[in-house]
Amino acid sequence: MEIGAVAHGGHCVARTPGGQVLFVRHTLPGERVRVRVTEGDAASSYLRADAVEVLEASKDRIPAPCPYAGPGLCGGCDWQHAKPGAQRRLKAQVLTEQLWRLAGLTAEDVHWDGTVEPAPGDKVPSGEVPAWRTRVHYAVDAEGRAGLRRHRSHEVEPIDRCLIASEGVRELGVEQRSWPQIAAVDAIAATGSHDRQVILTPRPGGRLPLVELDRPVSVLRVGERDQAVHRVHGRPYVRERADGRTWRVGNGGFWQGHAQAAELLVDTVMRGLTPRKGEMALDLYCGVGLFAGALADRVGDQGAVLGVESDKRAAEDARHNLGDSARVRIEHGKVESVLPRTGITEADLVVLDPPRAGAGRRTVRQLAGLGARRVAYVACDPAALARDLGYFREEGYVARFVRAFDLFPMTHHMECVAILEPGEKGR
Ligand SMILES: C[S@@+](CC[C@H](N)C(=O)[O-])C[C@H]1O[C@@H](n2cnc3c(N)ncnc32)[C@H](O)[C@@H]1O
Repeated sequence: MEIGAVAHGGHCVARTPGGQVLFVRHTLPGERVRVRVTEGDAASSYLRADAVEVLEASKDRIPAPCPYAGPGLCGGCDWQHAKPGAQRRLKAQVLTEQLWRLAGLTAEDVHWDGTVEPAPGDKVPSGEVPAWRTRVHYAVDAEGRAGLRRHRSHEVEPIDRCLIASEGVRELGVEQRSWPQIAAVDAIAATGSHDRQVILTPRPGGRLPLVELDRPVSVLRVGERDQAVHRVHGRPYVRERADGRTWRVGNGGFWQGHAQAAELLVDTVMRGLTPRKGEMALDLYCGVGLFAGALADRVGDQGAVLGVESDKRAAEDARHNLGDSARVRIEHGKVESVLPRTGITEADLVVLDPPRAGAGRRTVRQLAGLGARRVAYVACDPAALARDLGYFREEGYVARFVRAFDLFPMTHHMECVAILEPGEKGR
């Protein structure tokens, strides 16, 4: 197959002589490869395939640094075969396609310079892989070996070292231990503190093994019936450091996976919003309160911040992290139902950082109705971002700038920040 452009999701597009579209994994634009179809047949609207032999390689191709990368092996890092600079160029192409072609936006609606920026600490010598990931979800095979799931499979590929795992995660030594009766181990190493945690999910009916780790590590366990997380020993949370504060993150609740992400995103969002003393700001999908805290520090005593978070435990952590006062309030619930309930009709600034699915048309309409002078949209999915920027455009908001960051090196994922302002009324 002749391999064409990269698509959303990280696979490259090719066409059969009959015109059927194939999404081919582990390839690069311009290559000629032999493929094996993994999903679909002649009647399908598209096929999925793995590259099994590279006949003509792209100049951006490198031998995968990780021995577990490749068809049938670990499904985690799908871009190990591309040079780091090429990974960022491909991510930029995906975002470009989503913004311009699929969402139909123009350079007047969205100002983006077309580059995906690396995190400052990820500039490692050529041939090395940045150890960025502070949270790793290991699956455990029937023999008690920790590994990662194969691509689109429940099978486990046992590994002895994950190259992208941070130093702190490696110190936990999950890959070197045996985990009988355990189905999964989540390893967490907080940034800027010494907190380490493992969350154990036992197999149905399995007993929790005696866990002896050679440093103070909090151990939690997922309940078999209720799926709730119970403490086994140590603290039921880790403490992360970012933006001059310590953040309590309980029970494996959401925190950015890249060691530098929280700091980088807060800085980008605050520079984009330029909060002023006395302003009223919203932090929607606020997790444990990262952006709400940064906003509260900047709008000062005369200002007010409202955070909204649907996960009960994360909302409690946000209250703990920020203190519950008239000035900084955290509401537990879904953005779409909390906003009408609070009766808020105006805000100066809005931050939204939704999960992959994005915010959607209804929520975008609600937010645009608040008349904020600036909105910061933090997104981990370029397609959902582009779609929602299109909805904002309909409501009269244009993206003053979009920045994209490579906060998931060796994979096709990226993180974006868009700063929006009211423009002339929507088309
Ligand atoms: C990408 S995380 C962002 C968290 C936080 N801004 C941060 O940077 O740490 C998205 C958060 O939205 C929450 N969430 C998901 N759907 C929601 C909804 N409909 N309303 C409010 N929060 C929601 C999740 O529990 C999660 O904490």
